[in-house]
Amino acid sequence: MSIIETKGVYKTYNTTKVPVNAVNGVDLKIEEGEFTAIVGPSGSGKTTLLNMLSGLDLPTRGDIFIENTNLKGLSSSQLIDFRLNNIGFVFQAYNLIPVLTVKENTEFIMFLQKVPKRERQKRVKELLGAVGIGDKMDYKPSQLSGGQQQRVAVARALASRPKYIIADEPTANLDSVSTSELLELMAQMNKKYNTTFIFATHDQRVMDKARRILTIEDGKILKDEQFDR
Ligand SMILES: Nc1ncnc2c1ncn2[C@@H]1O[C@H](COP(=O)(O)OP(=O)(O)OP(=O)(O)O)[C@@H](O)[C@H]1O
Repeated sequence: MSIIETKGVYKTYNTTKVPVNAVNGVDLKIEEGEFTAIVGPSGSGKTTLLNMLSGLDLPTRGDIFIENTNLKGLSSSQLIDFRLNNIGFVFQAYNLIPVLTVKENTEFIMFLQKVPKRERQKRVKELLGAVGIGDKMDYKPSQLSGGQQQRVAVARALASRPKYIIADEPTANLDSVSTSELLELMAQMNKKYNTTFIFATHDQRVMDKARRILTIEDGKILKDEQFDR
């Protein structure tokens, strides 16, 4: 069974002037373990599609299934719980909590998931070690570089054991060394934990690592390419 399946998904924003058809009939299947980039020009609908795949926004028309769950069938509080337990997020702006340490940031989602303390500590240690931040667990985010903060964000996302991780332009604020390190890390984590990653990106280096590239234009998928790497 696919991890994500969209059926005839449309999203129209009803602005005060003309309605904007941001996503225009997307039928898509994402399988477990994919490392997939969604690419396309600015305004083509990448973020809108990702927001729907992650249940942050609902389609105007059509259905999104995460395994057996139709997101449309969930109440808003069920949707919050569903996201918490199934989906990891990595944002362009890292979004770590400034007053918490690296360790506490990594623990945070697991805390909301009510993962027992001992298990939280075990995962924090393992993942911060795996992303190369094991010696900076007590630092605050502001004491880390952008690339290091984004690695913490990846550890935080993985710690919650999500079915998939949604990353919207995760390398947009990183220099080229940090970008390649982060990509290498995400590719390793994808292989090690078989966690599915879905990126929206303009970054050629992300595309070069992706094993599937979906090209979107005017809210439609124009190309769906697979790569052996
Ligand atoms: N909340 C909103 N209200 C109205 N229109 C919106 C809203 N969000 C997005 N749009 C419009 O929907 C279209 C798709 O936007 P979206 O942000 O999904 O594109 P994108 O491919 O992610 O762009 P970028 O690469 O610049 O981030 C654009 O025309 C945008 O102006």
